[in-house]
Amino acid sequence: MTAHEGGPVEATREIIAQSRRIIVKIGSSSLAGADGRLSEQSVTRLADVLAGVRAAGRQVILVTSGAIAAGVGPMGLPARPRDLATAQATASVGQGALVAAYSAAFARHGLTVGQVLLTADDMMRRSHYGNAQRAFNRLLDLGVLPIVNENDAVATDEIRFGDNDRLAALVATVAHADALVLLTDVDGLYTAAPGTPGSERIDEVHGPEDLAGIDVSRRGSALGTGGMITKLEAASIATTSGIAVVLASAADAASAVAGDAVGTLFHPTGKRDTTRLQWLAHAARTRGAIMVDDGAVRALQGRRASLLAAGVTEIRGSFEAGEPVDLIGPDGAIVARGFAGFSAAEAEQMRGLSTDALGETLGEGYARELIHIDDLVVM
Ligand SMILES: Nc1ncnc2c1ncn2[C@@H]1O[C@H](COP(=O)(O)OP(=O)(O)O)[C@@H](O)[C@H]1O
Ligand SMILES: N[C@@H](CCC(=O)OP(=O)(O)O)C(=O)O
Repeated sequence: MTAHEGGPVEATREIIAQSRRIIVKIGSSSLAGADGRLSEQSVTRLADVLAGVRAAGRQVILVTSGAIAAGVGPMGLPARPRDLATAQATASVGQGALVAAYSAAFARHGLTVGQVLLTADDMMRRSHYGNAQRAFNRLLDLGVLPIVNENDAVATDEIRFGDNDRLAALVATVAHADALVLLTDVDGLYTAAPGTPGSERIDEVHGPEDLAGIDVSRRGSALGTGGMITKLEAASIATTSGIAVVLASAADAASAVAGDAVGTLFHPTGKRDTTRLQWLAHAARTRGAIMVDDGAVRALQGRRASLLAAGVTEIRGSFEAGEPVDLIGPDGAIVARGFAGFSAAEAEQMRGLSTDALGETLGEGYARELIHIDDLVVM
């Protein structure tokens, strides 16, 4: 059976095989040798695979870890540092070496690379998010292969990704990629950490229901940071944004990007929202919360309606009109996110009132929804 004739697995593999714009993320565990230092051979091997993807006319963005690993040798350190300040310094030294290694490896294929260092803030602020999007589009239009890492030298403990899995998923949504390939040191997702008796590899994941009972609690490898937890978070961000994901071993990189049956395949579950709503759902740091009653929860989830002041029970935090807020139901769960139509102070005056009452007591300018349906994403 060819991929074209097959069922859903083949269809999603085909999306990956045919993807015009693909994000490939490789983790520290696949780039560092047993001594914790960067393996030039791993860099060269990946560059060879990605050059093949480019030669097929497809666009590639590489999200690569390894800055800290690449800094260990030049810094004369015995192993990967764990404290933030030394890790920052080591990443600062290593990032240059890492990109130099990739530049040389891709140059052998006549390809030019461009370094893009991002912070969590760049993904959370809308203006920065737009800047990143423009940068990727221009680099790709010019035939450059962007190489992305977190800007470790300036990332602080409070606000940083730490791992590159979620960063890669956000890059995939920002760049409107069709597929995300997460390369690591295991050949897929297992029901429990590989090596655990009875643990089995999972071929495909259709949605959160397929992940029930899966144990991802074991920390990642000694060299990696997030383990499987952040990879599942990344897969969720991407698939709910309509992007197919493959989690595979770095050794299987060529098969993974070709859509062959390796690793664990995560089927897209959501639709491709506008950039603005993708940012709202996955990246935005909210400025406050609007507590809503059961009726409002049902309206938001069922009818996908606008949020009316009548269903609002409490306003938390301080936000201006247009800023992102969480909408929280009576059980404390986040139901949706939205761009507030009014400031927190105005919303406080409006809460609980019907649209008619809003017009009568506060004036005609207030006789409308608190958050318009076009400014909402249900979570
Ligand atoms: N259920 C699971 N299935 C697969 N791997 C798991 C699971 N639970 C924990 N892991 C661990 O996650 C590790 C990969 O994560 P990590 O070390 O952060 O890699 P990377 O550097 O590629 O991001 C694997 O080496 C494995 O030990
Ligand atoms: N930004 C860091 C990567 C941190 C890290 O190890 O991430 P990961 O390999 O995704 O677990 C670096 O370049 O060293």
